[in-house]
Amino acid sequence: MSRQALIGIVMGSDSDWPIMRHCAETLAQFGIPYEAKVLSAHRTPDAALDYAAHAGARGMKVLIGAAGGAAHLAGVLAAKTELPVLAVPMPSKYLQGIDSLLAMVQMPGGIPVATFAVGEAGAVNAALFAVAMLALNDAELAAKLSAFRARQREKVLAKTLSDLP
Ligand SMILES: Nc1c(C(=O)O)ncn1[C@@H]1O[C@H](COP(=O)(O)O)[C@@H](O)[C@H]1O
Repeated sequence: MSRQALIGIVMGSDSDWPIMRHCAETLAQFGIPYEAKVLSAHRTPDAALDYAAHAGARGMKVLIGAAGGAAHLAGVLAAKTELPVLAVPMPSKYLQGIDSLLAMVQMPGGIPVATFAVGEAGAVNAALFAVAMLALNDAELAAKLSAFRARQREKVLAKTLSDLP
């Protein structure tokens, strides 16, 4: 039996998956159970609202909303849940994700979403941020996060100290 998902990754379209799979892979790397769904504030509004309304009761701890263009999804999820909602703006075809970023970051006061960078770095960082939140109450996970940061530091230092070709 698979473990209860703690994180819900919600995408406006399956076309967001090539980027959001990096979010999923990062969570998997830390052994965090997650579920990934396509739901849209525009195309499936009732299902998106229903998902957010019941996520807490289902045992979820954090929702990660990813969308591009008129990226209302994360804000709409946040409107229906008190769980922390992280937002990842997808690069868009005509405006390179500036539209997605602004739609997510400019939430009205009272309904926060924490918005990350556009694209793959944002997808990975949203996962790492969720890990950091869960690690507040999980010493084993906190140790994994420290080990991850140490490995990253070592990798960069190895490049810093060696001459580039
Ligand atoms: N921004 C939203 C929402 C929403 O905010 O609810 N639903 C879909 N979309 C976005 O539309 C883009 C194009 O979608 P398609 O590739 O399916 O046409 C995607 O980046 C998706 O997140």
